[in-house]
Amino acid sequence: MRRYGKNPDEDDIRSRPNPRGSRPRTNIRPKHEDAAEGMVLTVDRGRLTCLVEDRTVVAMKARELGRKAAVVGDRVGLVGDLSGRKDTLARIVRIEPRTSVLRRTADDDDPYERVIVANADQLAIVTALADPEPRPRLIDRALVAAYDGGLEPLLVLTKSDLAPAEPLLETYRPLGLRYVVTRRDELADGGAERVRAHLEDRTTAFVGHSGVGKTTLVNALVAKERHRVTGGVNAVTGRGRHTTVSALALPLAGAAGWVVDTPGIRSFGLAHVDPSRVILAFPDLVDGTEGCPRACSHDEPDCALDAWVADGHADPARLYSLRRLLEVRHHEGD
Ligand SMILES: Nc1nc2c(ncn2[C@@H]2O[C@H](COP(=O)(O)OP(=O)(O)OP(=O)(O)O)[C@@H](O)[C@H]2O)c(=O)[nH]1
Ligand SMILES: [Zn+2]
Repeated sequence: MRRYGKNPDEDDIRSRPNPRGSRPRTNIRPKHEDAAEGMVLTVDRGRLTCLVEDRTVVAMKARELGRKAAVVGDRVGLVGDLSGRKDTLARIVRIEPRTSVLRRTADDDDPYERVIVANADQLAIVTALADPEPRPRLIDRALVAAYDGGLEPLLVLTKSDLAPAEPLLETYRPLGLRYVVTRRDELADGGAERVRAHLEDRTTAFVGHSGVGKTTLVNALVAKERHRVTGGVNAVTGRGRHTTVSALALPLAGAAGWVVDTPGIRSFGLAHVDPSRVILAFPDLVDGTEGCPRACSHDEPDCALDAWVADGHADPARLYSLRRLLEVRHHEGD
């Protein structure tokens, strides 16, 4: 696994597998026991917009946090001016341990591996059934990122007025994914409700290639004043999409839950992915890896999974799907 490319600014659940373990606790925590709890809604050039109770508070990271970055979805502790009034600035003094991380590997445009969203329960992978054509490799990459980061995937297939969902669903059947099929002209007429049913009481990060109808969908799920125009203006900062690289957390309308809109992620770099984490999403195959060589990629000749499946312990289609997912790690830029 590649670690050297890691942004020193980032921290994550994997770099401290045992939070109460050998790492000495800092003495920061007691000092800020009275810090208010908040959630990061969006980040723009070092300014973090946080929800504190029902107020929107702009904050900066306190220097004492060092290089650790807070990202959208982070639960944080804040001190200072929490009034939320214009031109006030609070300080983030604590970042709570994350339950999940949606991350992206460094690419040509950005040399750092980044956490895009923290603490999301779910990754909604938005794919148009046509216009633009579905790109299964991109879906596979998003699935790997979800499994690696501890998010449950949800396949959202849009533009069903243009093409049937069945062929694509067939490809993903062995993975047993939850999915929902939508079309723009039905969103106001029960379609949004069907999507909402999958989002209730959860935090869902939405990813999708440009043009798939993600904005159309997100707008149908959040309150009108939060709407983004197609083509993209950040509802909190009011700036266009090209000036912000941050995700944006929006409250789900009509139910509890958060929709986290992510900026056009063109591809998921997956160089950071650890196969042993991906396989956790395949509980039926996990036992079969006992006979694997150390640090098995599960995609090599000595992998014990072939014999395990040949012996009838699991469905060959499941192993095939796992291998297809592991394989996309080697096709960067798809
Ligand atoms: N036929 C059809 N068109 C749709 C549907 N949903 C959205 N569209 C259209 O597809 C185009 C792209 O939709 P957007 O919602 O802007 O897509 P996006 O994924 O946010 O794309 P970017 O804004 O480029 O990131 C728009 O012209 C929409 O009106 C649908 O269900 N069916
Ligand atoms: Zn193996």
